[in-house]
Amino acid sequence: MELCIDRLTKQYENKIAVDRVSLQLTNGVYGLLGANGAGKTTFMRMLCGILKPTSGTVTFDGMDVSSEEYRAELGYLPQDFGYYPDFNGMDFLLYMASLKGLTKTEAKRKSKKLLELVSLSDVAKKKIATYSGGMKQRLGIAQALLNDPKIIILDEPTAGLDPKERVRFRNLIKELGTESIVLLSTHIVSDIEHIADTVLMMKAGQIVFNGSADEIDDLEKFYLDEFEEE
Ligand SMILES: Nc1ncnc2c1ncn2[C@@H]1O[C@H](COP(=O)(O)OP(=O)(O)OP(=O)(O)O)[C@@H](O)[C@H]1O
Repeated sequence: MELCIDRLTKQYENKIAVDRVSLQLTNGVYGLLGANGAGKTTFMRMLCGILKPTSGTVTFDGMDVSSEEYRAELGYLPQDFGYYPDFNGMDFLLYMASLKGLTKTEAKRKSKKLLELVSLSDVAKKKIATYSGGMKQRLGIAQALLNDPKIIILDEPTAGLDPKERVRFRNLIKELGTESIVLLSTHIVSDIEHIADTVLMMKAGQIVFNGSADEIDDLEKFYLDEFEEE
């Protein structure tokens, strides 16, 4: 199982947002760190097949990012995820499941299981409008997992989580990383230190560091040094 990113590039008019990124990702949790505007969202959207690269390719075990079969293996939580405030948590998941092509029985079974996994079972029948930021975020993570994805891409998933939820989230992500490729972006260094097996640092559209968090004594300092001149 390998996600192969080859010289992936995105240019917006005169701005190169992602600049010839090549990476091979296998099982595990990858933390993508970068300042605002470094190119993280652009990069992730290309990995999801939502944004067409200017050049370069993304393939998963030979399947191209634009193929249906690739989509079937993908779970994605965008940064600006649109929730339906009048839906309750359960109905929202059932709705997302139907969009992903799950059968009714399968959708019910899976939604129930995922609500348990993200500890939202007791509010499953409450309107999303009443959820806290962290609860919405957990619901977003649950919808990304409906199709048992092998590639899980989460754009700033820890935004809005309180300290308790952060710990719960870390445990969940760790578990997912044992069987899937999990790529999550953040600009909070401590999130990455505790969750990621591999740290990817992005700067001006390029991956400037790719290695284990353990390799660096003080990730926060390393990160700040890297970005100091910006
Ligand atoms: N549609 C667009 N048209 C033109 N420029 C864009 C567009 N989308 C992004 N950019 C530019 O590309 C660069 C990378 O943006 P991107 O959103 O990928 O960064 P990011 O690392 O995800 O930042 P953030 O954490 O703020 O989301 C930025 O300079 C941004 O202004």
